[in-house]
Amino acid sequence: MRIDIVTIFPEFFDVLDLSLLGKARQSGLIELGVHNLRDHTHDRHHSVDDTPYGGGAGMVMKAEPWGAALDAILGAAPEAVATEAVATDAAAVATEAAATETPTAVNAADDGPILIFPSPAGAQFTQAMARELSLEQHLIFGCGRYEGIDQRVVDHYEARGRVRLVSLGDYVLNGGEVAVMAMIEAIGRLIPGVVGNPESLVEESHEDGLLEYPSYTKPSSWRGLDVPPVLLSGNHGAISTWRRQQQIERTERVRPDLMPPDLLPPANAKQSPS
Ligand SMILES: Nc1ccccc1-c1cnco1
Repeated sequence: MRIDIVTIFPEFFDVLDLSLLGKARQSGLIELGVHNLRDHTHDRHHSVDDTPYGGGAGMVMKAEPWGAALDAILGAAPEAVATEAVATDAAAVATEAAATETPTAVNAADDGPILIFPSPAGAQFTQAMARELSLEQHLIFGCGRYEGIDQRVVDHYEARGRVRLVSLGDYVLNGGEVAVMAMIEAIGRLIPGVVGNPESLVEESHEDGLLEYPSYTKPSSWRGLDVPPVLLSGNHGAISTWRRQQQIERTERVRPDLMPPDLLPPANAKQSPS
């Protein structure tokens, strides 16, 4: 898998040289390209943002640097390069681009890259989405900052191929970099060969739709707290049953929204006396 990241903080991703993902890169399982959005600006200040049309607080990331950066990764649509190289006024760019733009065939089929923008307005990132994305050949992550990226960037590339807005959760970050880091870890570890023992990928929270069971290791007693005896019994059937029950009880208690309908207690079930 190839992963490209566009960001104004490229050094943020130096950490991807470490640990499992570092090894995956050394072994060629994952190819990584990190691109500084400012390298695709042409003014003295390397500006990447400007004030929002319609007013309001904060700044919006400009479309031109994003178009130049993403075209450099995707393979430019010739007219897009010509338009941006000569026009200096945004209105002229918009008029000429609208007149001359023809969708490129870069991602016509579903086997082209997927362009992913972390966004609080995106679809919830889940283990199922991580699994789906781990099967792709090429992911491109665009890290927005400030009040977001000019909407025309999403619209322009949606006309060319697969674009996803993805949210890590209902909270506010200052930018997409932290979200991209989390997504790359969740996706990368599912790529065959990245995690040494694939068995360890199976019994994890969310893999089977339930939260994982509690885990214990030596010593068998610690500060007066003992390991559940069933785990010391050597009875693998009983252990498996206990673990499954722990998953169901933990999911029901902490994340009832994840409970599969067939595991929910019947609606009229009386609560057992505590
Ligand atoms: N708040 C944000 C700001 C910028 C880019 C992503 C996010 C985000 C992603 N998931 C939740 O928030």
